[in-house]
Amino acid sequence: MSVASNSFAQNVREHDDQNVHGVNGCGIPWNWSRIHDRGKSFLDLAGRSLSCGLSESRLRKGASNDMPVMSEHSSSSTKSDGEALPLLLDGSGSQGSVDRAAWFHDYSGELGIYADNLLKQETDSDLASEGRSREKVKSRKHRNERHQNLTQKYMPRTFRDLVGQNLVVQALSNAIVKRKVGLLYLFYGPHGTGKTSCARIFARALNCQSLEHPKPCGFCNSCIAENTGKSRNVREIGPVSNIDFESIIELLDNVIASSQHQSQYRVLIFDECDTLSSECWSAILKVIDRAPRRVVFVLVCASFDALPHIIISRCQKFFFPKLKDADIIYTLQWIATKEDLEIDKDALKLIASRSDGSLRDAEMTMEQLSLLGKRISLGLVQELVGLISDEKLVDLLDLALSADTVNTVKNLRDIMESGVEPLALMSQLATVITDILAGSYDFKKEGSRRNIQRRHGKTRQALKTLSEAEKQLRVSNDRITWLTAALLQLAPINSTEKPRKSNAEMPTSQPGSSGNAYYNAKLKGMNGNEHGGGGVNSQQVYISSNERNQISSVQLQGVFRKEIEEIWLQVLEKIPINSIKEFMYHEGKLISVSYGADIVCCSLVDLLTVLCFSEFFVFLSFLEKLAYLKTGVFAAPTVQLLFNSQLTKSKAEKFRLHILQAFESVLRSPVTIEIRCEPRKDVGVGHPILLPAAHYPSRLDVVPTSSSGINRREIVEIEASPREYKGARRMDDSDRGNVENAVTTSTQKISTLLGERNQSLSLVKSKVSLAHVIQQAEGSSQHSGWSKRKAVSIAEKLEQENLRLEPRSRRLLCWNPPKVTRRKLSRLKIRTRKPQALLKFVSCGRCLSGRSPRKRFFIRQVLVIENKLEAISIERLQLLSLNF
Ligand SMILES: Nc1ncnc2c1ncn2[C@@H]1O[C@H](COP(=O)(O)OP(=O)(O)OP(=O)(O)O)[C@@H](O)[C@H]1O
Ligand SMILES: [Zn+2]
Repeated sequence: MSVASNSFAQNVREHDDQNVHGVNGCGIPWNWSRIHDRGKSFLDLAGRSLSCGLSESRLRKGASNDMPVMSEHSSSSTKSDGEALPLLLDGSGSQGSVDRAAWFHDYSGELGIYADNLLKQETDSDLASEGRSREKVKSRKHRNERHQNLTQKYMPRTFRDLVGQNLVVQALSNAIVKRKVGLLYLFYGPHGTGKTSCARIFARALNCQSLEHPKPCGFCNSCIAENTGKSRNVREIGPVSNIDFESIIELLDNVIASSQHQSQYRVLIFDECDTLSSECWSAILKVIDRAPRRVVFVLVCASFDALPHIIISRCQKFFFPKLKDADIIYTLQWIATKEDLEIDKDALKLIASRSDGSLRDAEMTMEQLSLLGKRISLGLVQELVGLISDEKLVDLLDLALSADTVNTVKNLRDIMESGVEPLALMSQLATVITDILAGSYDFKKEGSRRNIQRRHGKTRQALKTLSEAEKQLRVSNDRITWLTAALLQLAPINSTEKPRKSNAEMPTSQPGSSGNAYYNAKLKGMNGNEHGGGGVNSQQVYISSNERNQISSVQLQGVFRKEIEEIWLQVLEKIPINSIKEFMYHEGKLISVSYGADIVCCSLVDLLTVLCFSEFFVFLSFLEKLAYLKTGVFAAPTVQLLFNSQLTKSKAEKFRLHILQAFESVLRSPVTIEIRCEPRKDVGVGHPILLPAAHYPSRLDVVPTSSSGINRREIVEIEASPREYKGARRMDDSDRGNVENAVTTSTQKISTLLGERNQSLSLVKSKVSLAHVIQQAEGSSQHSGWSKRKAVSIAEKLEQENLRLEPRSRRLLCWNPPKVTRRKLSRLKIRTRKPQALLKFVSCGRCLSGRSPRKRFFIRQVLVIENKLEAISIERLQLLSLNF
């Protein structure tokens, strides 16, 4: 353990052992008894208990607001004996002034209680005698009614006791030695760093009669008088914001009058001086100029922002920084030894790190812990401060890093249920990872079952992920979701899944490869692979351009296969007729469950996992927005069933109703079923896998904006050469017999155009959102900046891919128009200069009749798309696109 930086403090802590338990009553305060009475009642009323971990000053502040100081105090003060009256005011001899002066008494925190106790025991000069035995102190302690907490017991009494404030100590000690004492001092800085204690020590040092240094000595008459509360030289004004102008004037006048011919210093300590009213400040300002040489004002506050500049500029300002962890640890260890407590080093470290540089907070935590027994372990501290044990932490990290989604989520849920704060957990995780990275984590203590050690190399990325997530966590209302998301993202990319250098490489930001569609395709690839290829080249499933955007196949398989298979089994269970059940079991396969969009997922958490490979956090904020808008993106799942022949597929069509019901009962929501035939085996080889055209629109709908600047929620306008399109059409024509494949092939074509062409042939001219196209198609009069021609051109591109935007119902249609319709369309296109022409053009998709099987297929496709699109209305889309 590192050693406290204050060598003074170290020496003295050892040397002052006696002092602590008090031969000469070091620590016996120099406040007046009435102040202590007041302090006591404050404490009682404020309910401050020993088990309270809050810093005293915070409590003090709270209490001061609630409690009118004067009435309470003046009654007690009149009852107090003369000796207990504030000595500064005694001089005035006026009862009125005494009463008024009562305003200024503070309850002086630790000091107050301690002094109160001592005075109750009729403390006498005996206190100063060096021969006081420990036993005597102990027996006196037993008689005490009020327990003295650690901050009171171990409050600093000399400059040497002050921990970690060396500069201040040095400057103040020198001021005394060199007799260069100023009039106004300002002690400011974070709570619990020793400001008030230092002010008191300084006050005593000013009057210490010892000829030797350091002062205060604690032994001279003056020191003893201060310690026993018999001195009248030091006045402490607590955090009372309602002191009136007259009272403060009177107090100040008294101080000045009584110190005119005094050889001793009169010290006024204004604790929490930022609570003083402006009136008081002007009163102080008035007396400052005429204050005698031996009057010293010490202003104590956390920050001097609220103080009048005119005062600040006249002060010697001393900043009290937060204490270093090492100093806190040292002091705690010292106290533990004194208190016979056995405390783990790690526990000390944790207490220190949780105290945020406040020794008072650290001591209070220790006080609480000491009530739980003599042995203080790390686990005990963790429990007390609402953290999880290292063991649980490493377990969780291990699961997250091993991509065990289900158990990660379960584990996290358990932890959250135990009341741990997501932010605290996040920071604990970060600490563990940092320790692992720094090589300072002791794996041995966690046992040999840990895999985390082996994942050492992957923790760096994890730390980065966590730090990114932390930013989100701080501003999010749904911290648990973010934390879950972050944890699921920790799973490292398996080295075996490193991107292959392939011309099929497909960055997620690439147009047409929008994340979820790509993912969906990947999933299909995997499923297909599992069943003997399924016509998909599985190698390309895992190809991505950058590591962060990669998908771990292990992760995918872990998440989806399991979940999808589970769903499938449950659905089969729900099918009431055994023969159908068997048929489905043998011939069918559930390949995906999509929620609104083409995102294959079974729960929100899985959805998050799906997207973790790209712009994950963007997507999360998107989700948050959706939740905020109460949109139903996940409301209507679409399930895809795959059959390996047309025959089995059409047979399954007959059982559609049963299957649908089974799905609906398992997924507990209306479901759209797509029954598909396994795609041809040659399709897709050598190309990135994309969805059939039917999936194109919804893919465009919901994928969030990419951080790379390309908005993947947009329709991409393709500026293809006529030759390429011709090729595409030809291919469609040749595939006419197999409509489904034609759609697939056509999409392949598009994907080729979008993804495979090299950059010189870049086909992306501009991008436009779906909402935008529809807006255009509607011929919105208020719209400006986008020509009808362009809308037509985009609609045309869509047409080439069998897609139609249907503006009225705001649906996207997918169909393959007969030649007649196509001719009609081209005529309409020529007339698009007329405002409504495009609208008609786009709407004409509806004029398809459903008689021919081919048209029926398209209508079915249309229905599928409609179902998907219904999940997000265009208005919402527009809203969302505005929000992004
Ligand atoms: N620098 C320090 N050295 C030794 N003890 C300290 C120090 N700072 C705080 N303490 C412990 O905390 C208790 C409270 O300290 P003190 O009231 O002086 O802090 P403060 O900075 O004035 O806090 P606040 O601003 O909340 O009043 C002390 O009694 C002591 O036990
Ligand atoms: Zn002294």
